[in-house]
Amino acid sequence: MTGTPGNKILVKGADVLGRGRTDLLLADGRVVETGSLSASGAQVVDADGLIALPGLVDLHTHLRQPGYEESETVLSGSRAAAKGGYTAVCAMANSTPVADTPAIVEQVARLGREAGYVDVQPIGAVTVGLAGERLAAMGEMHASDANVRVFSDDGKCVHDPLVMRRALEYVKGFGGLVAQHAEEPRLTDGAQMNEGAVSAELGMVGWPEVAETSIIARDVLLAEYLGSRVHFCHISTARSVDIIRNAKERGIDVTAEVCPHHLILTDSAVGGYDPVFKVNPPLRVSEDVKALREALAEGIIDAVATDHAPHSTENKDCEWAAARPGMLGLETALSITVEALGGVDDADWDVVAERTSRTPARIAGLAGHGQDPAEGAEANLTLVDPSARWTVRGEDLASLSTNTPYAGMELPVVVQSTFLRGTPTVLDGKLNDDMGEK
Ligand SMILES: NC(=O)N[C@@H](CC(=O)O)C(=O)O
Ligand SMILES: [Zn+2]
Ligand SMILES: [Zn+2]
Repeated sequence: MTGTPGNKILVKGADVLGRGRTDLLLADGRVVETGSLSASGAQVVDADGLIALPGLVDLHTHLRQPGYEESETVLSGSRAAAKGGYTAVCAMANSTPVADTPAIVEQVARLGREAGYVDVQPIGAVTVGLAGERLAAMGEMHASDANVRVFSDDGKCVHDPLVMRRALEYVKGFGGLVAQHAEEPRLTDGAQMNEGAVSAELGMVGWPEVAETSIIARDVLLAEYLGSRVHFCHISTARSVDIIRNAKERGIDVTAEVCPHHLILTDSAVGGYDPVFKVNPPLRVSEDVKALREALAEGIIDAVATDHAPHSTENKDCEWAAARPGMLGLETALSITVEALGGVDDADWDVVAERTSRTPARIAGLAGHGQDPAEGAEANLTLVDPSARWTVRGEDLASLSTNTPYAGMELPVVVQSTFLRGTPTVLDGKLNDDMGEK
């Protein structure tokens, strides 16, 4: 495969963010020239009809290593990310052992470099073992080679307000960020799905929206009181949007992400009892979907994050109550985002780039990512075909797991090629098998 350092690539005739066609010369990890260029020794990649976007950045990926390598590994998850158009992912801390020490975050970062498909930025745990009691060694993880800047107990909520206060105060000292999984555990005991008409009909224990909003409201107030910043993972309700809108109007330093599945699916999908639709927070109702879409378009929601949550067949192909929550997301996120923002005809590529790349890169502090393909920028970009459509099949995905909720769905936008610092990780829809540290 091509694209080894030193190789030059000429991307021919890409439409950069829908603003117009240009050639892009990639060399030494950067976009070195744009305009109407001749090949002169460079490998030519035909981008006729393709949109060039800054490489996608995921704030919320479960790579499952260490501990759950039958579901995903840093390598398999990195390959799935590249196929989805990503050049960087933030790896959540709920591995086994938990990423709550420098040794684990450095291991994840190293596995990411060895895989070589995307930049893997580890997220550190807020509390030891995600137990919610004692603060983890956040300062040490920050000072380590993994340079952790985002901390999260994701999978669990930092529910004790004093622990949350201490965490927000502590990371402020070095510009860190706490990403909260907003779920008041006392309100979700035994919960299986969204609390509402469908859960009543199915006789399932519900996860009321107030379990999410009560924590968001509390943490907004804590952030305001402490002058800290806070980020909310996977917000899922219209009321959450209201609170975040209000917080932003008041100048409080909050950011929020939404997952693709909450932009397109509702709790009516649960009726068939297929655990592929089981996720935390749960699929909500159409009014929530509508509010989340509008808030994403408007920018009240800052970013799309996948919450890519691979699970083995053993943990997913079972009865609803026994199944683990979570669904795949990396390879379908861009398509669903475009669909949620109005489909390819109406989607504004600038908004797509802002929510899937520039803003998440800024939130995670990933310099080099989230830059539009322009002269001087690091060559982290993806080429997508806006007029092609594809049908999702679990077994076609690069992920080790197959728990996609979109199986059989036809989606818009096909990722053609992805470049990480000028090297194609995906070319013409095929993964480059020659990546990684040798
Ligand atoms: N979203 C999920 O349903 N599951 C996530 C944990 C989480 O994001 O809360 C997982 O790790 O599987
Ligand atoms: Zn979560
Ligand atoms: Zn998660």
